[in-house]
Amino acid sequence: MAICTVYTTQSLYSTHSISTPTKTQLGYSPKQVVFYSTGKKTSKRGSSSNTSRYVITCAAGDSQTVVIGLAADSGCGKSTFMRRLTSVFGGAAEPPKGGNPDSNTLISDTTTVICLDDYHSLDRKGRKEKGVTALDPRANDFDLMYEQVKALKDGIAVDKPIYNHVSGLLDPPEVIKPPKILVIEGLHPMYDPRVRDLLDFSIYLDISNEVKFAWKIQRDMAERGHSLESIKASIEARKPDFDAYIDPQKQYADAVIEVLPTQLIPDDNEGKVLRVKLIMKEGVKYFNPVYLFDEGSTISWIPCGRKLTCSYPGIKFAYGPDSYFGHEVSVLEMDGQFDRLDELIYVESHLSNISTKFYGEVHPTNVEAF
Ligand SMILES: Nc1ncnc2c1ncn2[C@@H]1O[C@H](COP(=O)(O)OP(=O)(O)OP(=O)(O)O)[C@@H](O)[C@H]1O
Ligand SMILES: O=C(CO)[C@H](O)[C@H](O)COP(=O)(O)O
Repeated sequence: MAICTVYTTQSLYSTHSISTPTKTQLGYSPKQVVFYSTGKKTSKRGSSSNTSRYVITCAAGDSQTVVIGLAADSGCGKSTFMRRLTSVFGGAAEPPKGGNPDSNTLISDTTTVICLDDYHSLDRKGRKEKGVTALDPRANDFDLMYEQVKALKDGIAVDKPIYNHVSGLLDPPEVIKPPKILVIEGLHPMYDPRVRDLLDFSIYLDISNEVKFAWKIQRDMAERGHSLESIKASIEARKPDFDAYIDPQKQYADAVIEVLPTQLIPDDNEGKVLRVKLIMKEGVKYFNPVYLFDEGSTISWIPCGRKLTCSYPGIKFAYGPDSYFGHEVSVLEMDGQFDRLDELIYVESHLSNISTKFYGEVHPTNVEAF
């Protein structure tokens, strides 16, 4: 059964399942049959219009594009994590060639990464005039986000808007073709239930306030010339909306990566040594949580000793079952730092379900991005 969707030149109107196409078929990929048709139509909003041009597209029964959602606040490591994630899928994800130099999109031969900032409905000036932050749902177009992610999942290209972080303006759209893997990253991938239901897998980067602050200082002072006071003020100004609209999404995530200060260095204030907890929901289709030694056991392990000579403060692992927002989860925790690749390879040999393509793939830079 083909799933057909009626699109106006502007937006999605309704989706009909029809058994066989009734119009002349245009030459398109086998998974997608596109029909052009004109004629009287009644929009779902009740108004009718004359001979307006609309497109009926029918994608083969099962959607071909896998959609992954990655949620986090600004400055919480999405870009860093994305570079690692897209490299796992193969190829280097780069901005679209010949397009808008300020595009937020990344494309590799298997993966397209869409930044959800592109669905801001207000530009920087508009938000200031309305007195809302970018985290506020009133500053974002979730109807368009849903329509376009659904179209891409159904194998249909879209004209996606661009939010320009250099100018703070909404730039003209760029064409996005349906990829094998679509990653939608940003503030709100799991906020709208319609978009949430399109996700085949969802990740939330839960960065503690101490670490978020240390990272923002490291980047926004060193790389963007912001003052310490302005960084503090921007984090404080966003906190009510972060607590209201961004943080609650973590309850829906299939995997949550908590990044916390280390417990191995008393009163650490540098934020360079981290404690990372990977919280993995049980029972998610096609997702087998990673485990240490024995699946479902409860373990605390310090690998440093005779086999591994770790430098201070060393490293500590913990693994075991837990509950997270009422869901049964497995939690793998890693606190401390590696100095040498062979230390990590020794640890990797005791992890299972890590789906590595070769021995030693989980190496230090990936641990940081972990
Ligand atoms: N796993 C990590 N370990 C150490 N530092 C990290 C890690 N991930 C990110 N950082 C640092 O945090 C800062 C923000 O990272 P990044 O730019 O990836 O965040 P972002 O969420 O993409 O930011 P924005 O939303 O503002 O674009 C950078 O200085 C980066 O080096
Ligand atoms: O929270 C954010 C997501 O990255 C940004 O602050 C938001 O997109 C607004 O961007 P800018 O500050 O460049 O106007």
